[in-house]
Amino acid sequence: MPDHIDIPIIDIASPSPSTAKSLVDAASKYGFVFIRNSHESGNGIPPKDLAGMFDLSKDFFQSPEEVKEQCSIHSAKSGKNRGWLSMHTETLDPNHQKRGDFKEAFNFGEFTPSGHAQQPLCGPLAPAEPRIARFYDSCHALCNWILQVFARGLEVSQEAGGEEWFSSRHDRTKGPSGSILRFLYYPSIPHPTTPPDADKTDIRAGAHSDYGSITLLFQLPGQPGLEILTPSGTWAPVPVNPANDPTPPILVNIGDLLSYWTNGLLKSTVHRVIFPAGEMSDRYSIAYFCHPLDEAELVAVPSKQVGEFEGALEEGLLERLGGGKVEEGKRSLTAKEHLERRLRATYGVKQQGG
Ligand SMILES: O=C(O)CCC(=O)C(=O)O
Ligand SMILES: [Fe+2]
Repeated sequence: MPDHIDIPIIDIASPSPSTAKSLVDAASKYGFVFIRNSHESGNGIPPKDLAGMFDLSKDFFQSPEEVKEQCSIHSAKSGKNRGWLSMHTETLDPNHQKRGDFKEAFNFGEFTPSGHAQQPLCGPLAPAEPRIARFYDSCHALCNWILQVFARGLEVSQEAGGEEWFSSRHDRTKGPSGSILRFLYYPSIPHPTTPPDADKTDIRAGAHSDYGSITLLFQLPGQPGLEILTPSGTWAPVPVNPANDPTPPILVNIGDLLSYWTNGLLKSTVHRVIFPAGEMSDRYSIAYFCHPLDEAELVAVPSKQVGEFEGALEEGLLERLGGGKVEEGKRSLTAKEHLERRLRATYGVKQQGG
């Protein structure tokens, strides 16, 4: 029997101090939280834009392999961690998987300020470049808004930067970052290319935690499959639209970097994507992995709650989160160094999504 977990749904359109606190509480308890998509308030994603991205993603993944190959992640032109990943290319849980994840993905790195991709866009992606760039911008803006509410909830002092503490370190006008927009496609079992016993032998995305600060995940109704690891060590399904809202909420999860940055107070929870029993649908999802500026120094967030969080003393926690102890007299890790360490420590490979 799968476990059950109620991930809170929070409206942060105009957050009171208690809303900001409940965001921090959800992130400390589950590492996952739903945010209402308050696009009318300017802090959300217009449903029409999102639907357009899902249509584009379907068009792209249904394109012939020769077309997708033109912007492969393996091509030198794509650059590190960018481009199309064919079926089984990524293995998110190499210790427990016989072969790579049962999915395809496309990673978009940062766009230039004038809205150009810094990697080849092939097939239907090429003419959609301005739309993708706009969507990327709105995801990053939402990420910064969520991070402002986190800073409020953590009561970062005004002298230290107050609610701008995180967002000023994610300000894309100040430099590059490892942020990635990702389209994901998981074929269903009855799909012509899916072996009939794939649900027994394969996993759509192996167990992992994300690497950055926060991840925004967009899912489609009728296409479940995401599960999170509960504190008791069981797997709990994550619903797609828990309150049947006309516009589904956006799932937000904490990555290793933000967990490290808050001394483990905010949890980076392990999750995976399975073939849900009896479910015959393909799954498309879109993730935005938000990272701070490459040069942002990961000094502990100036918050009383972070400073007093005792869980930080847990053996090996900070190492697992990719940081390790910062030695006295040495400067802190930068976001770029954290990402590189995290990639090396866990997978020993150079490419992944989160
Ligand atoms: O598709 C999903 O629901 C999750 C994808 C994911 O966890 C990832 O790519 O890091
Ligand atoms: Fe993930």
